[in-house]
Amino acid sequence: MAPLDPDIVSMPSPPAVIKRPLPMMEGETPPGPATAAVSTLRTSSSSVSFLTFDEDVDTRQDRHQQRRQQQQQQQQQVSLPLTESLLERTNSITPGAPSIPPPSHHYYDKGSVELAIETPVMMQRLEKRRRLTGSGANDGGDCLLIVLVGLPARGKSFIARKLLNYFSWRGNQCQIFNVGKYRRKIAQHEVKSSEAAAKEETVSQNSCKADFFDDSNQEAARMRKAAAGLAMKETLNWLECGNVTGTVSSATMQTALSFSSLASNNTDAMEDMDVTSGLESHSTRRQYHRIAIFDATNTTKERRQWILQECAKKSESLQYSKRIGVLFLESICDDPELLAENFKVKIGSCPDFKGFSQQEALADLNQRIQKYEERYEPLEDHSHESFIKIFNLSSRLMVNHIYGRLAKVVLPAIMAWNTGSRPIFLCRAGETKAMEEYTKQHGRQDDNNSNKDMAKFLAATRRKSDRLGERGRKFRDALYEFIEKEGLEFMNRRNDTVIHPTKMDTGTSISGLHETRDHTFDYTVKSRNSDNRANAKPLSIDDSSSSSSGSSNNAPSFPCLVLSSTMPRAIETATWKQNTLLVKDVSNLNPLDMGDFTGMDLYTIQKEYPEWYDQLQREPFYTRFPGGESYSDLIDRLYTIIIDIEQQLGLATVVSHVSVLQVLISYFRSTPIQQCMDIEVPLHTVFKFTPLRGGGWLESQHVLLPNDGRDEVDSGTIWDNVDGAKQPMRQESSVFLSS
Ligand SMILES: Nc1ncnc2c1ncn2[C@@H]1O[C@H](COP(=O)(O)OP(=O)(O)O)[C@@H](O)[C@H]1O
Ligand SMILES: O=P(O)(O)OC[C@H]1O[C@@](CO)(OP(=O)(O)O)[C@@H](O)[C@@H]1O
Repeated sequence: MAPLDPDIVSMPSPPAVIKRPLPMMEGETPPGPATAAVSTLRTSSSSVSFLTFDEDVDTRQDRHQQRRQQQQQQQQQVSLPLTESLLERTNSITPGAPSIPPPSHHYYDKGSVELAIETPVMMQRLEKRRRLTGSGANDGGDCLLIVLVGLPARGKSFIARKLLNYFSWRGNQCQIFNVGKYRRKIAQHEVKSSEAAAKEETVSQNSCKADFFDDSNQEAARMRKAAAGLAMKETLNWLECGNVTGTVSSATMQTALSFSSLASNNTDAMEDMDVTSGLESHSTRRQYHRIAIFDATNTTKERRQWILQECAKKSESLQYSKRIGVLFLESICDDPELLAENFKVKIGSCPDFKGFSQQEALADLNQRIQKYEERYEPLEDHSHESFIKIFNLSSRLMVNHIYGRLAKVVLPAIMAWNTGSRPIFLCRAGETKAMEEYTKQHGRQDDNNSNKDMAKFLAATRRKSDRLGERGRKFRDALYEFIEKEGLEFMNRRNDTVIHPTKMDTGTSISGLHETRDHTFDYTVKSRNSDNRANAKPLSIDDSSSSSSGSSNNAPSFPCLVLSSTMPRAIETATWKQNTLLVKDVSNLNPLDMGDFTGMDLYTIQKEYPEWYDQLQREPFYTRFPGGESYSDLIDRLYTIIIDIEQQLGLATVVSHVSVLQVLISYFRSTPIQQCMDIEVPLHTVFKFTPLRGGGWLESQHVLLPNDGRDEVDSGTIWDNVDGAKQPMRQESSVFLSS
């Protein structure tokens, strides 16, 4: 047995005597020859005050006493202004002052091995951090308000929609409140109630034109403020009790319009707000984080201050002093080419420009933006607020006071999203040999007994290692051909559109896209076959190693990240002899873990554990297999996969299993995650998701291997052939629009 590293089992004991030099303050003259170690010791301000010449090393007890004295001195100094405090410390370096502990020999390996201590300074800073955003431990019921900031056409609504989908998929309650919608509603209300309707240009039409956004237009300013007030009121109501008004009543509108300013006391005038259609919670056992997204320009300090005040007021009135955390999310874009494209998208999709010619719409939008620019005050970099600034499509990010779930969950997603057009493919592992044999032998009858036999067989084999059968291998080959065809089409589209390849450094790619001699992109890595797969590095377009190597076998070059589960059948499905793609095997993609029930079929579970089975029937999404997982647990291990897929600038392929794919498909379809068990995931079929400009995904399904008239054996879902269990929905059409 190797000897134990003494540093691991015990605290290092100091040598008997250490001769140490005194570290110097700036501008001091060295006292003697022994000054070599000065610079390293000087990095700690606390050590400076206690160093003495050639001091003897004290016992550990003494060291603790010195530490306490040191803490006391620090405590006294905390409240002093910075320069004063530093001066004090400098003056305290006197011979005979308490000594600091000896330096550790292992400082640069292990750092200090003293226990971390709580100083007042540290506590103050940590408290501020705790108050800003929950760190996960105590933020169970708290609400979050995400306030978008930015000039028009900076992608705010795009980001809002991505956030909505992401949070909803994670099981949060999330809702967007777009102030523009309230403005249009308020303007329509004015049309009905004023004589303006008779005029050639109605208030409604006027409210969409650039002049309406001019601060000197007082009537318009009043209406814009009313719209913001109304939207904020609804936002806070929703955060409090999950209720939104589907429609805004005439009386409410009138009250909102009677505002003359956004001053917080005016919101009291809106107490008559009708709150109808409630959003139902899907679980009685789960506490949701409620997240509201306030989508407006919010470009002035005054507006943002007002939002903070409104939230503080609401937080105070909430039961159990529930807190509304506020995160500002500013999108800054000053890239003229990018903006020109954004403007086109904006005028094509925003109802404000309906009926305008393209030229008129562009001119009007530009004018509107100018009006906003005149009063735009970007978020202050040195503020105490939580904010994330996104510059030019995430090419740069600035993050301020972002902790806890914001750092863990929100920030990675924001960094991953991009507006690229790359398709994503999801499919199950091919059919295994055992399954094939079973189907051959038993055929498939629709009686209950054979269903039970099948379920037993499936449960018993699900986790066993099994090679692909003949059909499984056919699917594997067809899958490669499919990806290759798609990859080449993708590259052709890219090469046709890209004029300045070197300028394509947007998105989340660090290395950007690489220019080659013939102005095409070459991401090819050397061909690897199944033999060296274990050593294969994951290939993603973000991987700079992928840029330099050329194709060794003239195989087509296109970027594609392939992720497969670590189940042998999945690995085999994503192992191609002509492979130019590197595949990453990740256990996050493994099937739902049935824990203690692994190897049991649901019939047996129902008989032996009826209570658990009833619970599963009642709450299929949240019921956890003992010692294993529930569907909702899958999200925790799949969100990193989503982020990995989202951040790709090239293609991505996922080979996995029914339960996991149901959860992933639910994300791309934007369907309620709690119903993901209803999604049918047939064998030998590729689900293709292509990004839409607004942030959604277009779905198409591609059956690569027809079923030869056989009924499908579904080897991955827990619902297989069980009486009374939910039956998967059958999709009639092969193309879905899931924006
Ligand atoms: N981070 C971003 N920076 C700049 N433009 C973006 C960003 N994200 C998305 N876009 C693009 O901005 C365009 C306008 O988006 P939209 O959400 O309507 O803007 P806004 O809500 O700010 O007026 C869309 O084409 C979208 O693709
Ligand atoms: O209240 P402010 O911050 O001005 O923002 C709301 C405004 O945002 C605007 C700015 O152009 O765009 P959008 O509706 O696209 O989000 C207007 O529709 C809307 O009135």
